[in-house]
Amino acid sequence: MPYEAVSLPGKPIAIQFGAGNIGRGFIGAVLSQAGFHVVFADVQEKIVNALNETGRYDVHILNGETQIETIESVSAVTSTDLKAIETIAREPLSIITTAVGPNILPRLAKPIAQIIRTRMEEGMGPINIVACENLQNATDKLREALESELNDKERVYMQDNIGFAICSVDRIVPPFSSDNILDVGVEPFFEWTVDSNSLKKTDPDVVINGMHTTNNLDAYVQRKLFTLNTGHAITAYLGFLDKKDTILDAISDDSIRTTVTQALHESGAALLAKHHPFFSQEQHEEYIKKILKRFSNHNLKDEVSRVGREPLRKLRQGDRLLGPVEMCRERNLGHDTLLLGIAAALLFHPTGVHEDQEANEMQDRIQQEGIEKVVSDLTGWEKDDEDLQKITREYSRLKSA
Ligand SMILES: NC(=O)c1ccc[n+]([C@@H]2O[C@H](COP(=O)([O-])OP(=O)(O)OC[C@H]3O[C@@H](n4cnc5c(N)ncnc54)[C@H](O)[C@@H]3O)[C@@H](O)[C@H]2O)c1
Ligand SMILES: O=P(O)(O)OC[C@@H](O)[C@@H](O)[C@H](O)[C@H](O)CO
Repeated sequence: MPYEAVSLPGKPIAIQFGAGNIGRGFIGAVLSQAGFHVVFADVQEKIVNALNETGRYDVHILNGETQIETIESVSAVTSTDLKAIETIAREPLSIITTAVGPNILPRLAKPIAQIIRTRMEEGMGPINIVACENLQNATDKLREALESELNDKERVYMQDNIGFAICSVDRIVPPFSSDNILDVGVEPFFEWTVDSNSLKKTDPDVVINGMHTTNNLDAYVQRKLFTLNTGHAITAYLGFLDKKDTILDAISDDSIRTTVTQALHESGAALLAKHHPFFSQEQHEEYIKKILKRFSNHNLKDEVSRVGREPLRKLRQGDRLLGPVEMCRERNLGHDTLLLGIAAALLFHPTGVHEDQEANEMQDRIQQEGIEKVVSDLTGWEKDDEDLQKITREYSRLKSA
């Protein structure tokens, strides 16, 4: 279906790449409630068509008495339809956000380069790009991918007119079953924190209430990724070994909860050592308690398979497992429970409807190369490294349990 320009006089436009859980459940909702017309750019035709047919959807806040927020003034395009993307680029666009997944993010370089190219040709002013992904410095990685899509003149225009702002995005949004494929179910908590140093003044310049800015973003990103996502991942991987289907079931198991809590104290010690006085010991204790409470939300059906998805991504250096381990190693801080979490991640292998391509690839590599080689490749550590040996011992223990 050819894209019809939204042409809503005076309404600023936001483009949200990724109309999935977080795209609809958090970022798109915040932008719509801030007064933008939100154009979702996705590749799922049924989602794109449904958004254009209805122009709205419901966000179910799952806190027992389920409140419903109706999100309006939305439409959609297929992100690979560069003609449609070009049409939107000519409208009063202020911000581009993404929530497609770190592995998909580089694929957005082509459509976003088209936006930059069109705006340059039209002599249009600055806009901001914020990649809302669970990946440190995601927006910088998007900018690197864009560099190779643009010529020198376009790169100069990008430098002067595009604000690339990294961010931390936090709201647990699992898949939601409803008669309406657009509806999403979300936890009450949400926190979207954006780097104030990188945002450019745009025209129109819209105040986005649900987005808060800081000049200390690194602390926010690492605190969230190395606490919530570290705990989430270890809960999922231990839950998988214990044949639990949901995060709630897993975190409700005393032994898993104790192990996850210990792991968060290990990552917390490193975060405090690096970022104090941004947050104190007491504040971090509270932060950990709140996260464990969020994992225990009886109203969310969050599957172990979602939270453990793409284990090779989660085992990358700088991500939620090796990131805190490296911070602990640099500071001679205890991290044995984090190493146990890594061993559990290496055993993640869902099958059937929850089959995970990266998990299959990881198991194949372990089968063919042996656990020591795989851990050495993932960590960059020598085979005689003490932590590598601990991981392989824990891996064998868990495997035979
Ligand atoms: N769901 C959460 O609880 C949550 C919370 C915070 C951050 N995140 C992060 O947000 C990002 C998205 O996660 P999600 O849970 O919403 O995933 P999701 O799978 O629900 O949504 C991803 C969307 O991207 C779309 N997509 C894929 N390729 C695309 C392309 N080339 N162009 C445009 N759209 C494309 C998919 O069709 C899908 O609708 C990830 O980085 C994730 O780590 C998720
Ligand atoms: O989205 P992922 O695959 O990086 O991680 C799975 C979950 O931990 C994640 O989606 C959380 O729900 C989210 O980060 C909460 O803010």
